[in-house]
Amino acid sequence: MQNHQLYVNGKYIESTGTEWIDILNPATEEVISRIPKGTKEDVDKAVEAADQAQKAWELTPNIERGKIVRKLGDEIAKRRDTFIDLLQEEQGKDYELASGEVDLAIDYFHYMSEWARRIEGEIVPSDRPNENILIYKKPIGVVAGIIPWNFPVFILARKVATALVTGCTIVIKPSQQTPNTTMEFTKIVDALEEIPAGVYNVVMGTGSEIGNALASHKKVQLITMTGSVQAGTKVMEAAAQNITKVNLELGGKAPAIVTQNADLDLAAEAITTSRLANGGQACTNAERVYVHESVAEALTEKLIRAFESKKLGNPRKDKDVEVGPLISEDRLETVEEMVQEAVKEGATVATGGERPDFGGGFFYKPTILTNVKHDSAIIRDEIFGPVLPVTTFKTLDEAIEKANDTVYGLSSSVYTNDLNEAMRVVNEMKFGETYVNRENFEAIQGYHAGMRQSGLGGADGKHGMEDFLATQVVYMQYKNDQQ
Ligand SMILES: NC(=O)C1=CN([C@@H]2O[C@H](COP(=O)(O)OP(=O)(O)OC[C@H]3O[C@@H](n4cnc5c(N)ncnc54)[C@H](O)[C@@H]3O)[C@@H](O)[C@H]2O)C=CC1
Ligand SMILES: O=C(O)[C@@H](O)[C@@H]1OC[C@H](O)[C@H]1O
Repeated sequence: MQNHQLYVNGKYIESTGTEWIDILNPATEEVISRIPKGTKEDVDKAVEAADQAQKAWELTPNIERGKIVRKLGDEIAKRRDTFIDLLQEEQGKDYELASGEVDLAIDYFHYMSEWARRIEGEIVPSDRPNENILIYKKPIGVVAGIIPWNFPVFILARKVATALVTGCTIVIKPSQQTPNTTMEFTKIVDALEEIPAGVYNVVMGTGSEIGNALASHKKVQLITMTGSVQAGTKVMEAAAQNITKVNLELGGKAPAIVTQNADLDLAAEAITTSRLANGGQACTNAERVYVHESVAEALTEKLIRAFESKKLGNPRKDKDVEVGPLISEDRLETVEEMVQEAVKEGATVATGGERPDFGGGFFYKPTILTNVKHDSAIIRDEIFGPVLPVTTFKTLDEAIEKANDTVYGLSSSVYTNDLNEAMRVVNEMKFGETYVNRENFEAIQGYHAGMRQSGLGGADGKHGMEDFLATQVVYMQYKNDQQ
């Protein structure tokens, strides 16, 4: 079993801490590795290394940075099966989604490498004679990348590829629940001579200690963090000490509106896929269904059949498994308590609503709740598990109003074959993403961003680099001896 080390300034080093954190396989509860419970001193060393490497890295020609970013994708591709297996073991993802996540990470490095020559400035005409106004886009500097456990490979790629291609050095903190894939990636970086020491660093430990030390470090110029609203709030508080820029992708409570003009088979399949993806643990997954009362029974029956058809189990032992475990006992207990609270508030368990008798692992049966009231906790709070509350509406106005009635604003979906209904929903929803007649997961050439408490800034596409860049405007006055 591996006891991981930190990776600072191009070397593996021991933490100055003396405590360790066990990493569990959520499907078996076995300890599969350990990470150091890192310290502030560890963070200081890593940020210092990144800061020392920053100047040379940002002066490296963009095309050279782009080639390195592309090669990182190539190297992951060579180790694809290893990454898939490590990801399934530490996070419990089903094979189809795990292989998809690794492939998307490879694609992300390749895609972001192509932006190297497209980080452009502008020349603006001055009102003064003999003056040019030059708008520069420059690397913001040292980046702290804080990774969640639910898509540890892809979200690592999202932050590392963007930082490196824009000319920023980076200090990564993986989730204290899924570090193994990050450390496999670190082996690739360590073997690539083209990456100077200090450009990429890894510290490990708890969010409240290591994450906070990164977010409050005066030499960190951008904190890019994906995780809960609660943790994002703490990151903002810490960043405020130095007015450090934050890039936050936080929780969600995605509504799925199904009108009386929807293709109910399509809606049932897409919503099932959306809710149960990654065992329900994705912030863009459908978290609540609003269905027109006239088709509620028909849709619910289809959803129940679809949920009950899904194979629940240990995905690393059986490639046919479609729904794996929750990440931890804490998350399992939270989901269980949310269902029990919903039932107390009058909801009916239409299917699921309990742990399977697997004798171990953090499993919960795919669950559908009906007779749910809009103002109940299960509709208000993020579940982040394989549980789908279904409630009804009479008019489209009511559905849109209820869908928007949330502190979140990440993703949303609508199912209808009526163009007028689709355009009304698209134009009136207050969410960073709206999926029409399809399930979630965004495109890397789009722009993944949350409104309201779902985040600040965003990722992906040409806009995804903006948070990693700073703007400098130069007023270039010159003499013209011809005048
Ligand atoms: N929006 C998204 O993409 C995701 C949202 N979540 C949300 O987070 C909840 C719990 O999942 P976790 O991974 O435990 O999320 P979390 O938000 O607790 O942790 C995410 C990352 O932030 C770090 N972190 C935690 N507290 C921090 C702090 N005070 N300062 C700096 N960094 C800190 C963690 O160590 C981890 O690396 C889920 O229920 C879900 O609501 C989780 C994963 C992804
Ligand atoms: O972390 C999340 O839940 C989201 O970022 C989700 O994960 C993979 C895709 O980036 C998002 O849909």
